[in-house]
Amino acid sequence: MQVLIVGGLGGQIGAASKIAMARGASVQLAESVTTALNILRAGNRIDVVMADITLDVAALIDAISQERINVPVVACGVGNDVNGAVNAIKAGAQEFIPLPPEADLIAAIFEAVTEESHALIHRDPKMAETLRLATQVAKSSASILITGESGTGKEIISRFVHRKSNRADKPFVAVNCAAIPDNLLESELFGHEKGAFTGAQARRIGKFEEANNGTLLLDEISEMDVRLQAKLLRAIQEKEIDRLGGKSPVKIDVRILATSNRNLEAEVNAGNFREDLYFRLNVVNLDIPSLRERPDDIPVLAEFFVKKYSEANDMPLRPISPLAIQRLLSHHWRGNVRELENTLHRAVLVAGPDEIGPEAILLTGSTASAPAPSPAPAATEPASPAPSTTSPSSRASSAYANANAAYGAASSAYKPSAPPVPAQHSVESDDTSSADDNTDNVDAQNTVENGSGTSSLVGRTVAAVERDLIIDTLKHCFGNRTHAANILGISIRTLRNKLRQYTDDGLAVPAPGDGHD
Ligand SMILES: Nc1ncnc2c1ncn2[C@@H]1O[C@H](COP(=O)(O)OP(=O)(O)OP(=O)(O)O)[C@@H](O)[C@H]1O
Repeated sequence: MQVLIVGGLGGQIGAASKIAMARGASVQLAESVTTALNILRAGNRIDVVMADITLDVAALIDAISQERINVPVVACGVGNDVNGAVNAIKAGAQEFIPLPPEADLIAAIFEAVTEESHALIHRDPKMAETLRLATQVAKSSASILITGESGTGKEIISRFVHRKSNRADKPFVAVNCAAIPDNLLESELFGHEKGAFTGAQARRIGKFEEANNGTLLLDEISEMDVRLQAKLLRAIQEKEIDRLGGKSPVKIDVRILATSNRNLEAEVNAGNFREDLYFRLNVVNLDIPSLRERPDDIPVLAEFFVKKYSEANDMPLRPISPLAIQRLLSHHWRGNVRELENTLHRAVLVAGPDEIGPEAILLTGSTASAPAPSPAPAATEPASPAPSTTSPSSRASSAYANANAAYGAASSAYKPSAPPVPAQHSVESDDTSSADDNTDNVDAQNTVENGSGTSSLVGRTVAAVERDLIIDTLKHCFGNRTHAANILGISIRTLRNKLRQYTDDGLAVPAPGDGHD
């Protein structure tokens, strides 16, 4: 981990660096916001910035966000400076570290701010097969096109490929081509020299150079405009890039992964995507099955997300009831794992104290009909899809119903200190765990259908309803953008854009920390 310390930290730089280094981090120092920005712009890979609150932390965070530098900032200040702490958090710092620094606190905060959980949970044989293929092709330097519906886990799988590759200890850099306007994407990818265009105040290293010797993920590549596609093709073919305003090309060694949730072949046929680039990217295709096609993953993912959001919201870990699992298994997951994740996040927040019951599973859209109770044969879960007379969905539900018998028993005697025994599943491995497959206690009759309850909204515009939902969710999360975006099922960038628009329209948008006691 690379830590950038900005400012003097009230004479505690030595102590803070020592703690960071004891955690295996390497530390760089910048005495001012300007120096810090230059270090970040130069493409140095920094995982977390620790900024002294006596400096202009707001200006630092503002510049980082304006220039789309993806790094979390934690503010540091003397412990009793409550105003300083509040101001830093309002400015967008993710956490506040009181000085003098305390080793455990720094360790926990580092973990929390840098841990974008990349655990890849799976148990379904179909997913195991996809990961087997991913592992097999990871070692080569071939470009991989990762396809699949929105929210299936394309980004998480590209990180998996990187980790399994020979470049695992080198940078992994991701660029979302859809999130960056066309005119900025070019400099984002290839970098620019000072003065290359109005506003280019300093040289900025692009993502290609940042990813040198490592892996560059071009997320949602289908959204890249055709002119830039030509420049990308040249970079891949020639293994060199030209910075905007640069005088000579720069050699690069980057493995390209690209994702798309559109059919790229159709985009080629429609003239929207260059065929030669398509062939360059599509040396190997990993097609990620939708969540509907891998129902055995639903219970283990649900359990994983419940644990994740219980911890994140500082709430006790509660078991998921068999009926709640039934409800999850009978839903048509159009938004795939992302929708499941948001559903479980909501469930953690609204469930009662003892268990996560079906009433806490608030689903949107259409719910598929519940699996009929079926006297399925007792079997152990196969290592690969086995011929079965039951539907995949009922097979998974029956397997989990049994696992949940333990939950059922545990729920009555539930104590936060004794978390439920998790169902067996794999985390980033091809383990083929087994679970007993009895179906006797599946009660499909009890699956709750979702009433849409939208009649009170008739007469209002979609934009107005969306705005109120966003603002209310933000209030509920005390202004925390990341939580709110998660619950709403939209990216943090989309949320920020919408909030900016509401502010421009004169609406009061809750600031981070608003409403918190
Ligand atoms: N197998 C998995 N285990 C744990 N979390 C997962 C898994 N698959 C997806 N997720 C989570 O679901 C969310 C969506 O995953 P991801 O962003 O990788 O999907 P995507 O296919 O790239 O989405 P999009 O098409 O919208 O770009 C993320 O929060 C991710 O962490």
